[in-house]
Amino acid sequence: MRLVLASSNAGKLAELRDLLGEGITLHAQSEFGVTDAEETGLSFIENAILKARHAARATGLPALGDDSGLCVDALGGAPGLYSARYAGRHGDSDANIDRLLRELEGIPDADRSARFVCVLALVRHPEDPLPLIAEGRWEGRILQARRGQHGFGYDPVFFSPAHGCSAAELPPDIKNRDSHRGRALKALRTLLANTPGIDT
Ligand SMILES: O=c1nc[nH]c2c1ncn2[C@H]1C[C@H](O)[C@@H](COP(=O)(O)OP(=O)(O)OP(=O)(O)O)O1
Ligand SMILES: [Mg+2]
Repeated sequence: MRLVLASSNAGKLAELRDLLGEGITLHAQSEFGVTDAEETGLSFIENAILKARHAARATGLPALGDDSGLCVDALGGAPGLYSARYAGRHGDSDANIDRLLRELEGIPDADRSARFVCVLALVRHPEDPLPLIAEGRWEGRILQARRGQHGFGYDPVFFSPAHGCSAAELPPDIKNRDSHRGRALKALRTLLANTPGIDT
């Protein structure tokens, strides 16, 4: 199956390529000159579907959208949908982390709970009335300072109690197994296996 990944995020592309593995040939939307869709949705699900439809329309291929973000309880779930542009410039992870640490200044570890959320939406064509939707969550808390070199985005400040380290301290294969994206993709694979007419 050929699939276009409706994302311009290199970190996601690398992880989804590793996770999808054999059976699916994943093309980055940039290979077709597809520019970013307007993320006007009010939920991760709406944005994931919107991105997938946009890429399917532009390429004529089935498309996979990933909308994901970091939801911090002490900030009422922010940055959430707006994680990529939290500090005002889209995709500037350093500035986003700096702002997050500023907003959480003085808040003790016990009150820094957070979770990563990833919603994947697969459409067979732009008007697909039944997109395959899969969600994954990863519970943790926000560190007081960055730790680790792996991964991307907010990984350096996301502490996973299940692993006893930050997401950026995890080797890629462990992160892919246990992360919100890994869990969402596992759920998507189950959906794909049970959906007639999609060959993977
Ligand atoms: O595993 C992750 N580890 C660290 N940070 C992460 C992760 N997964 C999402 N994130 C953060 C990055 C970005 O600040 C936001 C995603 O925003 P989101 O709009 O879904 O992606 P994006 O704009 O970077 O690329 P695109 O929309 O083209 O897929 O959440
Ligand atoms: Mg985005």
